Amino acid sequence: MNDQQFMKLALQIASATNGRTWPNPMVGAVVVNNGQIVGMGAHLKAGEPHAEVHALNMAGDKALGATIYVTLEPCSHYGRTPPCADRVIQSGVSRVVIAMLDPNPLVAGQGAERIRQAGIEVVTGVLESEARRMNEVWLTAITKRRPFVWMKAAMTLDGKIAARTGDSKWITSESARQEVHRYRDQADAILVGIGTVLADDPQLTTRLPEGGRSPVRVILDTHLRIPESARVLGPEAPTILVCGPNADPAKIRSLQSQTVDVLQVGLDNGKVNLHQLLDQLYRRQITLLLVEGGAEVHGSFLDAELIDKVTMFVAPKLIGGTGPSPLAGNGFSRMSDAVQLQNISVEMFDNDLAVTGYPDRQ
Ligand SMILES: Nc1c(/N=C/[C@@H](O)[C@H](O)[C@H](O)COP(=O)(O)O)[nH]c(=O)[nH]c1=O
Ligand SMILES: [Zn+2]
Repeated sequence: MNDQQFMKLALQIASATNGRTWPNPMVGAVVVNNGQIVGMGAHLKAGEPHAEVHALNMAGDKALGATIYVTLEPCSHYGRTPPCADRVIQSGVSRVVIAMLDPNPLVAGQGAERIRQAGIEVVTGVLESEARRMNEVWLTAITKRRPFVWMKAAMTLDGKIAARTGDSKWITSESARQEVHRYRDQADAILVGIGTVLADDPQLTTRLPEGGRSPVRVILDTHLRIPESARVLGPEAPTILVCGPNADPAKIRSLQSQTVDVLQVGLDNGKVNLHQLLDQLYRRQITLLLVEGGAEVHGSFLDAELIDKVTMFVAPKLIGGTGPSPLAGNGFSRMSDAVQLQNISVEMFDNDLAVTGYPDRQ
């Protein structure tokens, strides 16, 4: 196997921890001595040892003269664990292959430099774009200091998210809806507007055959119209109700509970200021925010240019009539101003399409 193949293995090990390392990145490491794998590891949970430490512990003295492949530059500062750059130097490896340097400007390249200074060969940029894509969430959070926003919607082939009566059960198939629960399992938080709560009374929990982890539920509800009976106020997951500064204090007190928090943020033209909201969610260590609707909420995230990734489910059925489309809000006046998506991928779940893309930001 060559450098790319060993790095591919390190990336695979890292991606198996998807959604479990937040607010830290996913990182994988493989130690190879004379073509033989002698150690491997991934960072499993924030606060626990980093991938390099697990892999080097497994290698033991077989690390002597070996090569270590790591998907992110070994850290050189004291976070919750000692610097991996020192651990790599002490291990006796003779070569370090890195996919991507640390994006944090304060430490970028310092780990690699410290290892080079110790007389160890360092190669960088092997499968760098794969490594960046794998940690797209963490990269956005680190560089933009806000959660990565993943918009998910589901519509009929004629572009509706509900019948003109508001009925929407169900647009997509069981297998497509199960895929959405896999997204929820990865997400730190899931956000919907009060319109969706009043229309569907959703649970917004993760319900996979193998269980899964339910994200924090964030409900945009400027005037706190949510009924006390709403299922999202249940104890199965934490819930944050986001309202404006003029919400009724008595209603705030009546809604607060062990699992329900009320967050007041500023308003923009009568609607929650999304930049302020994302800043507050980031302070709560939320790095992946799944926005599940409805149309007004999706439209306002588009208008605010805060969508980092889109997955649109399209069911091959026609509902007709004047039902709502997936995005409302102001939108753009000219088609040439439409947000162009890049890096498109298409998956099929039964007969449903899932189109994923990334807004192209110059
Ligand atoms: N109507 C549909 C969706 N609808 C999405 C939201 O409007 C629903 O309220 C939300 O998914 C319900 O969450 P739950 O109660 O936790 O199951 N989303 C989909 O992918 N396909 C659909 O056909
Ligand atoms: Zn480290």
